[in-house]
Amino acid sequence: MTSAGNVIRVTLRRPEFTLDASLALAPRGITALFGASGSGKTTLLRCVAGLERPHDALVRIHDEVWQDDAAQVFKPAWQRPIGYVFQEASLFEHLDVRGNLGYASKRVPAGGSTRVGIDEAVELLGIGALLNRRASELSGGERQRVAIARALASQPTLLLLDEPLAALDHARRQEILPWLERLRDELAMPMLYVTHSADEVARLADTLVVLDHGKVVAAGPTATTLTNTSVPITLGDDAAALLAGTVQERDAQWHLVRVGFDGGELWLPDAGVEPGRRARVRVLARDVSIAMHAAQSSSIQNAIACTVDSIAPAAHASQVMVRLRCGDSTVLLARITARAADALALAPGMAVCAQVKSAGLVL
Ligand SMILES: Nc1ncnc2c1ncn2[C@@H]1O[C@H](COP(=O)(O)OP(=O)(O)OP(=O)(O)O)[C@@H](O)[C@H]1O
Repeated sequence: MTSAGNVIRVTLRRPEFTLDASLALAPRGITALFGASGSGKTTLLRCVAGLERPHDALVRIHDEVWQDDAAQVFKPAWQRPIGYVFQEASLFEHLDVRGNLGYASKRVPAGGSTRVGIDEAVELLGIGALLNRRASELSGGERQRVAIARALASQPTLLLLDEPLAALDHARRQEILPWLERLRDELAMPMLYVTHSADEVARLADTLVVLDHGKVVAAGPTATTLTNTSVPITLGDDAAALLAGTVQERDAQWHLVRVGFDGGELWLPDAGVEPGRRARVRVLARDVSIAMHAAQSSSIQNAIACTVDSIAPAAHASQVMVRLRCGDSTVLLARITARAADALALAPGMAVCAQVKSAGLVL
């Protein structure tokens, strides 16, 4: 056996697809699995759940070995303490919410840990007022909250979420995101979260794992992985940096808040977040331009002193992705034309000014 912790190492071969992925999960928090359609995200989740039989695997969660081919160990799906949440909540329509939760708690394996009781699951997902409603009387967002609570009521040691918001419209997604944030912050349990949405990654993920053709091409803290310009998926239209900061002050007259972070500060639209709160700020690469000096009179009021770290090709040949370093730990991306980079003679190490046209709080 290797060192302690949550380890997932899976090799599965299909005629035209091979999944060969290895990741370590922190004891808590959300690890997002991101990648193009067909890159193997769902297959990886199904292998972890024991619903697929990989050719070679080591799956160890919460120091319990679920599969270890070297030692000929394979636990079937029903013996794995997993909560699985799908795109569409498959609730028992003839039962009320309480009945659905009760059914899940009966599935707890004998001797299983009592990590999250039904009451706690109800509280964590805010579904106390829905307990007597039939599943057929719930909105899409409510159904997903019940599905997540039901997954927790089976007292898993790992929560698998396969595009849990993909079937919901924008408003329902916004309604459910704060509950997922709450789970991330309060549950002492790892969560593997498959998504196609860069928004969800920015808002929810502590760790980002990028899959491409069945292989892990990047993995690490979300902010670091998002600004890794050698990973093609991060270079598309949604390419963005994620800044960790703290709300410093609110400007009531102009409806703005000032967020400070290592290396600078930004004024952003006020989203009702109180000063002192930690905040994630997402800055799209297409909203950042580069000047040699801070402009004296410009409509762009957010200007940050940076150093050019690297210049990489972007998705289109006319553009480049410039990685900028501000402070010790903050990285910004700027997507500019290759011609502008040439005209400014940009090169690693140069001191420049990043002008941020717009940015948004994601927390
Ligand atoms: N049951 C199956 N039998 C054979 N091949 C499959 C099966 N399920 C998926 N595949 C293939 O395995 C590869 C990985 O599929 P998978 O569903 O894991 O990708 P994904 O990243 O989850 O995609 P999506 O984002 O579209 O859900 C694809 O080439 C797919 O066609």
